[in-house]
Amino acid sequence: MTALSGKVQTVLGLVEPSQLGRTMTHEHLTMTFECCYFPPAPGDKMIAEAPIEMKNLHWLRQNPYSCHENLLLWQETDAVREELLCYRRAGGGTIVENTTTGIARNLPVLRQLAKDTDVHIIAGAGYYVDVTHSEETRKSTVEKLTDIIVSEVLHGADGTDIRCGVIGEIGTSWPITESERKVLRATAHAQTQLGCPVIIHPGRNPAAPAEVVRILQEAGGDISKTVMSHLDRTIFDHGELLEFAKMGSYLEYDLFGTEMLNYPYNMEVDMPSDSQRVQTLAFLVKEGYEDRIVIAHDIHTKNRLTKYGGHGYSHILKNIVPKMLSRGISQNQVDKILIENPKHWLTFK
Ligand SMILES: CCC(=O)NCCS(=O)(=O)O
Repeated sequence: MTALSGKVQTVLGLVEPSQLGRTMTHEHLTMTFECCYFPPAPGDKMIAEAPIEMKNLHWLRQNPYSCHENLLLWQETDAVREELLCYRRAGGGTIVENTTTGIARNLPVLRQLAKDTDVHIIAGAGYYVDVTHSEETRKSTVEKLTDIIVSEVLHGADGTDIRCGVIGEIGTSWPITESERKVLRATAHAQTQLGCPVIIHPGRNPAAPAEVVRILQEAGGDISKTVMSHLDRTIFDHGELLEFAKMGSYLEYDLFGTEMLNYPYNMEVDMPSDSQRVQTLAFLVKEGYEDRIVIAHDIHTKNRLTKYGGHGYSHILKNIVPKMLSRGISQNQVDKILIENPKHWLTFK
């Protein structure tokens, strides 16, 4: 038991879990994704370097990581504020902001957005993938990393008094690097001390989620309080998905709104459509996992914002929920996925 037990920690302080309402468990409001820039095909250099405008939007949707400007979500705080107000009007209550060290977490901006919009915002502690680790992070011991993560939750992060309410997204690559393994062990140790929620970004391989869970388990982590993100681009085979689900983490489908033909980080992946994501949710519900599913959009580039012709933070509430209902997922099950499961995950033990 700690002073946080039974509460949820937002950037504006502790709240009762019942206050959260509908929750997107994996979004970004301000960050940079420059670490994952993917050079355009030689013939696309001109369009990649041109200012973002209407006639480029289709190309951008298909090649979001090949346009440097598109990766700078931190430049769009005014647009994000407007979108959060829309999200609130659409019935949204809470957003878990998954930006961690390495991709320009900005806690003062998150606090201001929460004040301006009345949306509960929960910030993430810890570290993104290896390519963003500093030399200092690489050299740190597990104990030192644990202390830093614990302090980000108990006292505040990045020199502020703004406290994180989850650990993650903790970034991992495939194969998982030594530095990432250390961060995972530190995550598990911090979670043991704090009884807090954890969220993981797995590498882009079907074996990655289970390998992360094994590392967390060996270090004493609480898998029942851990979300495995990005399953929509990671595990495709239903048998493998059920095997992974048995390990006990929350199962997150968080790329709603992303439809692209060629996924540049792993060309073997056929990125599913939103309809296929809903089919997978219906399958998991049928298999008895309605208490373990959470969903989101993982907005991390400009083209996903409505300002750039994207779907925005309200797409799930406005478009995906009706689709879920029309595909046999009941209102009660939708409420579990959007309200009850996030609430249980986010409440400190
Ligand atoms: C920081 C945002 C993020 O990691 N999003 C996941 C992108 S992908 O790995 O699913 O392509």
